[in-house]
Amino acid sequence: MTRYLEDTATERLEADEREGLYGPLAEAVRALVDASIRTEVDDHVIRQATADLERIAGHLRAHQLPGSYGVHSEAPGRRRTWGSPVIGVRNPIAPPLTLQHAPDGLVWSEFRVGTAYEGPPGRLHGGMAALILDHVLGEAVSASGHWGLTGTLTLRYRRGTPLGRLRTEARIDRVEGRKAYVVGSIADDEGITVEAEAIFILPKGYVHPDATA
Ligand SMILES: CCCCCCCCCCCCCC(=O)SCCNC(=O)CCNC(=O)[C@H](O)C(C)(C)COP(=O)(O)OP(=O)(O)OC[C@H]1O[C@@H](n2cnc3c(N)ncnc32)[C@H](O)[C@@H]1OP(=O)(O)O
Repeated sequence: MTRYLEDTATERLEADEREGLYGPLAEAVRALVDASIRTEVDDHVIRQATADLERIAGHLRAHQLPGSYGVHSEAPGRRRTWGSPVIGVRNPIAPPLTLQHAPDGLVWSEFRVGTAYEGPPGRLHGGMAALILDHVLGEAVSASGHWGLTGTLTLRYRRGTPLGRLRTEARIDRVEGRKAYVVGSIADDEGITVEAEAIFILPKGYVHPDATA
């Protein structure tokens, strides 16, 4: 399956340059989120930082997209999900995950989560685990040549997931008509902490987005 429309070498270079520009911006904002949660500096430093950040946001807003990022063409003919809250190069909310695709269809990623995603003390928020797994399971559907929206996502939290270095993986189980059944997990160094299964459904009347590629 063609996951992205074909790129020319020039388009790839342009996209890489854009990634090199926006990636560090998102990373700087990620560091800021962590600093904002954990700082214990004096009040006047906080007030000064607030004013500085409002000024910086004003600079960035001087020219911006009219709506959400969506699945956007960063370079001609190349689809990107840079606004994604899970993998988005331009989204500081994303950990971000870099997804790997094995030849057998397994989608996996090793990633880090910090204080921004804390639920129980020192542990990953359960909703964040659901967000990550929804995306990674969806990617496994996409990698198999199918497509669909999450119809049902079921999680089993086997034990607390520590903040820090984690691994997630997903693979398609089977496809029945418009329904794709997928399974996946999040694990720490000791093994699986969260198990997931999901049904992704191609909505009635929709065709696969790559059908015209
Ligand atoms: C552009 C893409 C770029 C690449 C992307 C990379 C990957 C990105 C990954 C991102 C990941 C992020 C992902 C996201 O964030 S996706 C966002 C979260 N999900 C949604 O918003 C979905 C909202 N729901 C709907 O749109 C519709 O209800 C759907 C499309 C789900 C079904 O509406 P439709 O009208 O089409 O259904 P139907 O009535 O004809 O029924 C058809 C069959 O399905 C069965 N059924 C129905 N509902 C459910 C259900 N909820 N669970 C289980 N089964 C269900 C039903 O019994 C029947 O079965 P059968 O009788 O045939 O056996």
